[in-house]
Amino acid sequence: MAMEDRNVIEVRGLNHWFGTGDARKQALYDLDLTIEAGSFTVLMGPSGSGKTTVLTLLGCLRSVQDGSVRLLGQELNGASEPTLIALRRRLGFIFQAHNLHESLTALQNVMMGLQVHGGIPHRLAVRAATHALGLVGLSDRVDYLPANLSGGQKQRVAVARALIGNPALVLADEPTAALDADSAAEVVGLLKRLGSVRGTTTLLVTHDNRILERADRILVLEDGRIVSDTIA
Ligand SMILES: Nc1ncnc2c1ncn2[C@@H]1O[C@H](COP(=O)(O)OP(=O)(O)OP(=O)(O)O)[C@@H](O)[C@H]1O
Repeated sequence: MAMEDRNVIEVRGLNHWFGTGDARKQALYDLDLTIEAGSFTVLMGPSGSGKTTVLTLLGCLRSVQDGSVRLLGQELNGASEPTLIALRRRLGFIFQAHNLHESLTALQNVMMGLQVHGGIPHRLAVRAATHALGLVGLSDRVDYLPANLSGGQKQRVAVARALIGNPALVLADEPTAALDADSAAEVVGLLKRLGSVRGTTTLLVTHDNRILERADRILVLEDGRIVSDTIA
């Protein structure tokens, strides 16, 4: 396999700052990180250690200021907006707050995950969304509005929305924080299955012990530095 196929993420000498002038503060220091395709990696660390900053940089949601970030074989530092948009389409995002549209059904919410791809015929989008909801065990809830779903079910709809475009990389920020033990286990099980079946890579920020024990690798950030990197 070519290097870019095996390593979904290659970070070298990544620094990041917030603010300007006297308020300028360094959030990441000289980060190096390689993540292989199909792996399930957990990123941990105290509040303010830089976890969200890493996730948003890798997700092409903020610009790389200094250092190199190669994502799916493409350099993000200095990348053009069209390149970043094309890369974002290959990512799936899952956040703690599920961010579902309250006026749309589960099916319609999942179909929103295909919108960025554009031009997909409605009939195919419905079929793909129905399939994705089946994957997260919600085949019998496709026509429900979020208000009529439990917290765990809503988060599973968000997972289906993130997965519908068959992303190469899933970036998740505390996806199980609002879930009961069974739903959390289901979400983790699903992401791990996708890793082995489709080669989907997952990088997940969490403090949830239920997830840690199932991770392939655990990275710990402290004050903007990786202080521990454990492979299970
Ligand atoms: N938009 C911003 N403007 C200024 N400083 C910021 C901004 N975002 C983050 N920071 C600072 O950068 C550092 C890292 O923040 P980050 O949100 O990445 O940490 P985190 O590990 O995700 O924390 P938490 O677990 O609380 O979400 C912190 O010192 C934070 O105050």
